[in-house]
Amino acid sequence: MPGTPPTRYAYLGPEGTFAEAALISAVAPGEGSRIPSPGVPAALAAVRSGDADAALVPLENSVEGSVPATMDGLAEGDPLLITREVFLAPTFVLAGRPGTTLSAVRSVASHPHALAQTAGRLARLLPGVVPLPATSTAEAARQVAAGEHDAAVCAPIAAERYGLTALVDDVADRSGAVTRFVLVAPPGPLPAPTGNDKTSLVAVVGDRTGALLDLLREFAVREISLTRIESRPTRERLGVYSFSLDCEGHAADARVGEALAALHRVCDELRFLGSYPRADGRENKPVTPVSNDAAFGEAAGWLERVRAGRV
Ligand SMILES: O=C(O)C(=O)Cc1ccccc1
Repeated sequence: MPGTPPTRYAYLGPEGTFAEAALISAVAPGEGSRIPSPGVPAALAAVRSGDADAALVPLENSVEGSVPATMDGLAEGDPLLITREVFLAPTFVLAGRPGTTLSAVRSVASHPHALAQTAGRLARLLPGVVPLPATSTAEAARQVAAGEHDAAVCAPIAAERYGLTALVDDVADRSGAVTRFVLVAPPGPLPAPTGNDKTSLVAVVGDRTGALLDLLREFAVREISLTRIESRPTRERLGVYSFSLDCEGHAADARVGEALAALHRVCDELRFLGSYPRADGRENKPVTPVSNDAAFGEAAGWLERVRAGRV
């Protein structure tokens, strides 16, 4: 639209991360500008401060599970909303400065999720070398180029970007691992329902017997399927946890809206993290006629008549 400034997308940087690749796959070049952030907290902070309009950050991985910095960064601080999910199957190379040989590598660095997905191969290729965590795979590549480490586990494009050469191609322990990224934005209108959406929440339940069952029941009785649930420490004290979960459906769907309202009553704290199109290539489970929007609408109309004495 003429006059509309381009959307500024922050992402886990520097240039050459998988987060950047995911952003490129989701947002066509020319649709906005890309701003590398030095970490997930910085990318989220850029959105909260208004320095960026949205941020693309990794949320979870099929091998290593969730990315704590993202889970906690969304659960705490000023509210943000997930507006998209993006999936990427990363390819990892072990890269070093030109001229480095495998036998000369004494240190290797990468993002903890990349190290986890290559741990077996690294142990065999580099026995005795303790892998070091970096804020991202591309940051590890940049550090190798700067002479801080001998090798990095990174994307082929990051090796190229930082002038490294691949010592070993495809160092993943297992093929087919997928990382799920999310695009987060400041609170605003939700993406329109598509009929195949997901909703994300963080819930803190009370310290009483059956509290988690009470939470789960609100989904089950409305035929809402969960696609992820995990507990995270609230960092208050040992033993107090929040539940981070994704369910099928959109807040605009009657059954999901009713479940959200019920959870608001049942939970000690409830944070809505967004409703957005499902992008994992799977279809939400069909619901029986008693749980669809028409049934909820008809029931609400009936209750209105009852309350008006029009029985
Ligand atoms: O560090 C990166 O490049 C990221 O985008 C995070 C990450 C790390 C490992 C696998 C997938 C995503």
